[in-house]
Amino acid sequence: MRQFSANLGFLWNDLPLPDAIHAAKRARFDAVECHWPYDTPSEDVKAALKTHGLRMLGLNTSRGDVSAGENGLSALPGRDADARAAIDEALKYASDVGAGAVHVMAGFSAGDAARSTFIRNLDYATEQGAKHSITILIEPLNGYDAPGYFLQTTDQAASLIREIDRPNLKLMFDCYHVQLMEGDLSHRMENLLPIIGHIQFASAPDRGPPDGGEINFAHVFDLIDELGYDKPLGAEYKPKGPTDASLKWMDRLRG
Ligand SMILES: O=C(O)C(=O)[C@@H](O)CO
Ligand SMILES: [Mg+2]
Repeated sequence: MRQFSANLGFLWNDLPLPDAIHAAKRARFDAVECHWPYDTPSEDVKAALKTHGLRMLGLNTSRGDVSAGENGLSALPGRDADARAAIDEALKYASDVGAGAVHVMAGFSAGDAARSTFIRNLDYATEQGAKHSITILIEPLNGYDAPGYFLQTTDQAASLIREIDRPNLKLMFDCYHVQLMEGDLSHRMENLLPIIGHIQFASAPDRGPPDGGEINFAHVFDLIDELGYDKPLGAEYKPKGPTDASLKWMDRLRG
């Protein structure tokens, strides 16, 4: 049976993180993942995961100064010290709660200097991550929601992953972002499978539950099964109301 992970950055994000973990368990999710858990002590998250028998799959590095419009630090030239502090913080939190992956956020940037900065910081992240058996993920974000974000396409991510060539550096394949930027989900998933570390989903273009819109998730999830990918799929959509009322897709898409 297909497994699903609740992304608590969007699902039950009105609840304190330990309560959101409980809600995910009640709703029969198999795992959870989050965005930026740093305001919640890691011991509280660890205790909630243990109580409810769930794994935390991954979390993100800090965006930086959100009030100044930052959305990640690792591809910002001249900000290596801040980027590395964010990587250290994320790896420590992930290691404390037993999460297997950290998404290193690139930030708003462009050009050769941004690329070489990102490579340098990803080298650092993968080296440090390997000490804790943590996978480093990079995720292309779409240019509608995050205009000017450094990493926008899977082609760009694949080229970085091949160049850096570390076994614990993988692609976060978010079907929603990929559909908006590149389309051709089936071929891309098939071709990129060896470097995919985590898959997320939401309808496109509205980022709602996977019930309609441009993507036929019954087909996409069947393909994922056929490819032999059997890790939990990350539900990272914005419920249009209470999360509990947005979950009809689960039985239909369980497989
Ligand atoms: O927006 C997404 O998609 C994510 O997965 C976040 O973790 C990054 O903003
Ligand atoms: Mg995502």
